[in-house]
Amino acid sequence: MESLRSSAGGVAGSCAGLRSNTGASPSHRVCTTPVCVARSSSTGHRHARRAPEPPKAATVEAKVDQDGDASRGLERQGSIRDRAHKRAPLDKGHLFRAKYVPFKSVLEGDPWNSEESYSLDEVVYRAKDGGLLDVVHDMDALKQYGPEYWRALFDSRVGRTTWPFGSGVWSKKEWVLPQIEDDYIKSMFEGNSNLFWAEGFGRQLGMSDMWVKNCGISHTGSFKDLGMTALVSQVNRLRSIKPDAVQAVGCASTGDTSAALSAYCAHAGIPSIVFLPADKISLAQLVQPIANGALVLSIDTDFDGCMKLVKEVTSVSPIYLANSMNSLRLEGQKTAAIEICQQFDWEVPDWVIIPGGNLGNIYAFYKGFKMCYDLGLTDRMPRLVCAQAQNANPLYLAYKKGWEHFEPVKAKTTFASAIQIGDPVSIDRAVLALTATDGIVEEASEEELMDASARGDLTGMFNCPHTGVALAALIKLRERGVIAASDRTVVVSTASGLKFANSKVAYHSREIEGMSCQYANQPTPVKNDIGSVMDAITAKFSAMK
Ligand SMILES: Cc1ncc(COP(=O)(O)O)c(C=O)c1O
Ligand SMILES: N[C@@H](CCOP(=O)(O)O)C(=O)O
Repeated sequence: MESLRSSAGGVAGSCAGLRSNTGASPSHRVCTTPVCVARSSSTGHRHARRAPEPPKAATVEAKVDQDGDASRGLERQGSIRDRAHKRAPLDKGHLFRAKYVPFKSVLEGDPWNSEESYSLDEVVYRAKDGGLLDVVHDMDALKQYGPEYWRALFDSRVGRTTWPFGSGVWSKKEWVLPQIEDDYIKSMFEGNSNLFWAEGFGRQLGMSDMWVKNCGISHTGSFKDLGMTALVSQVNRLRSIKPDAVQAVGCASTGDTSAALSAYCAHAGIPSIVFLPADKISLAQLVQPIANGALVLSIDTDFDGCMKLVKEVTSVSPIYLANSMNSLRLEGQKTAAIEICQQFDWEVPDWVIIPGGNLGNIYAFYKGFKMCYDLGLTDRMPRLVCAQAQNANPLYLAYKKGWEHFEPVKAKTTFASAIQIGDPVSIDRAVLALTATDGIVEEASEEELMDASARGDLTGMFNCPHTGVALAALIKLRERGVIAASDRTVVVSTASGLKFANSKVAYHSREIEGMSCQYANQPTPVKNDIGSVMDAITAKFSAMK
């Protein structure tokens, strides 16, 4: 707790009464940065001296309202950012803290007290021994506030436009990048993505509780926006406090990271450079960074080759690395898992199936679920499934060997082009996520993933081939009886099907060699007369004769 007190600074001072006089359990305390939601309803004064009852969602919501614009006569005075600035003056000190530590120390336990650590204001991607880094939070500080508090606070922020909490990522700011001032945040109100009951698809598999988390319904059409708002916001801060440290931001990409990076950089006015494997990403993905004004490098190699190049370039120049090797990204991405718990009223699903490529996201989901569990918002962890395309399956091969040995592969062409990755950067993170959750890795052939995707569409989705990989994994695990009929299962849909229209066209045109395309649905050419139109309709729906 010492760390909490010493770091609390101005906020602790301003809320001293609340802290020292409560005698209540930590869950009774309701003050946090940057918006202090503690306010006496009887006196109207902020920072009430008596601890209130543990906040219920509605109570906290009302108090946030009181702290909001309406009660302060700030309507229409400036932007929502201006109003947030008036509401929550900057540099009050921070209750909550995060820093980089070697990922190795996460494996060893007690990472917060790791001997090696770095401020998030440093430009650093690797530990001294060359291993991955991880962002860790001062969990003792967060534990000062009980689960009721966090649930109520997060629930109170959903569906609002209050800066920056209207974003699904920044609504969890205290758990993401707690120290960043709101003024540096570059957000397009990402997250809060829909989680829907996939009734029809589930029914086909005899399941009554099957769900799809639609992370692709997002600003640039993939889950990458969640990580990119965190990373670009921190870069925005770095460029302000260390003007020469970052001149541009770069990433290697199979199409979605580049789209998110270029959009968020354009939004922030920061130059971006994307390293793309030539002819290996969809046209819809390619046009995104072009439209956002990025320097688009179309390189005669595959994703793994691009990744190697961007690592070299970012190690010798003031170009900041935006791939998920940079653990900042995962802090944003983990909020999708927190959202799933929140959307189920803080109940944890039995299974969560996630398509995996560079393997940052499976670890991000693990982190989100783990934080909810460690802070008492949920009572267990889900079992995670990582789904890989058979043509790019290094994780699957390692899993099959009992995690004895990991060998990168040369990834072959797959319709799930965004996960055509043979040497995933986050392999160690993925192994932790899976072993700690009694997880499973499953693979899908090209035919399995395209058929599963088409089946999903036939129940109302318009999903991408990577979601097809996850749906195919679910089908296989159901067939083998690993996932039971009554298990609550979430398939994470990682991108919009609209980005991958080319693969759908190929499937429905039955143009794919060696694939029967059993769910193909082709357009019917019809002459411009009522008789031909009726013939076509009755041919399809004979009952209408
Ligand atoms: C659409 C899509 N799905 C899944 C993934 C896999 O995520 P990760 O690389 O974090 O494993 C990616 C990117 O790799 C992606 O773009
Ligand atoms: N699918 C990704 C591949 C790179 O992953 P990252 O999460 O490490 O950036 C992409 O769209 O580029």
